Amino acid sequence: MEDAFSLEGLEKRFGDVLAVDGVSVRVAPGEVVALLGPNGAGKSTTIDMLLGLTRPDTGQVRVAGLSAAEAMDRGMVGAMAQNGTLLRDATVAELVGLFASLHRNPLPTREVLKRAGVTEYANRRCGKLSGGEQQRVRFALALVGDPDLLVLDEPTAAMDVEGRRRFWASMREYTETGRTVLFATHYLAEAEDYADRVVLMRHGRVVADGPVGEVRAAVAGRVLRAVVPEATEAGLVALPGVSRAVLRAGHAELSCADSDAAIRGLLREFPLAANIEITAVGLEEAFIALTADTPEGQNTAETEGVLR
Ligand SMILES: Nc1ncnc2c1ncn2[C@@H]1O[C@H](COP(=O)(O)OP(=O)(O)OP(=O)(O)O)[C@@H](O)[C@H]1O
Repeated sequence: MEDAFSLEGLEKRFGDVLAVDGVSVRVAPGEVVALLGPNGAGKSTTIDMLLGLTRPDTGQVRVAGLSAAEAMDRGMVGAMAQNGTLLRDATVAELVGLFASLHRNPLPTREVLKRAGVTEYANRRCGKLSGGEQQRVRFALALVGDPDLLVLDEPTAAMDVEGRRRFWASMREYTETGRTVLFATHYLAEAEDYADRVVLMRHGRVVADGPVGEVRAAVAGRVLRAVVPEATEAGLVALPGVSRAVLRAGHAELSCADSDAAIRGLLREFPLAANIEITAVGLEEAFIALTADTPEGQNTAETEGVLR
């Protein structure tokens, strides 16, 4: 099957800053991919290259086998920028209609308003909308051409909790029809809840790429907590399956790649260990571990499939 889009060896430099440093990602039709990373990781620059707004110094972008510019030209890509300006004096319906007139095969305005969930303020002027409402209008504009690929840079940045919930409900309807979505976000919960796959960037590179659960699992597996009298951190970190140990006042917290081996080793070496508790690492912890500026962020890179 042809990729919905592919990025191959993308590099982009701004003066001294290597904003994107060899990004390669292939996405199949129907995938919903979250692009995660701390500020300055290179997410927006990558998205701009995918949309043909920025030209890569090296590397190639293909969208359904076409160049980014061709795909945009044919209305195959819907984009939602974080801060695109809306015409303040136009109503929402007028603005959608205006965008439709620029497309070869637009959806009917009424349908766009419905899909984006903005029908209720169709007759309000854009300048009178809240930040979150304006963001949903930008989403409507991205849907006008009924695109196969939607590219969203922090779509819910200005939305409150209810706005976000409604936005994602509209998105779900859209993705259920097999469309491909790439969205950048700082909200890890959004990646966990709505993406099939996460691509995690740091310093312009992809540091992890895979299903949400696998990325989470690859980082540290599980955390084991216990009260361990007479232990030392060195003694704990030497246990099988343990990658990191923190000990405070007899309370140990062990990051485990293999929690089964860790618990057996713990009880063997420290038979007085008590109150043992094992929890799965959340995506948030995985994110922090992978994007931290410490060697820890890279230490499992060779051993795990989703990490790079
Ligand atoms: N036009 C530009 N001129 C100079 N430097 C730029 C330009 N655009 C981006 N950069 C730099 O490139 C790096 C990557 O920026 P980018 O905006 O792609 O990151 P990001 O992951 O989207 O960050 P954020 O989460 O803060 O939006 C940053 O160091 C940024 O300062």
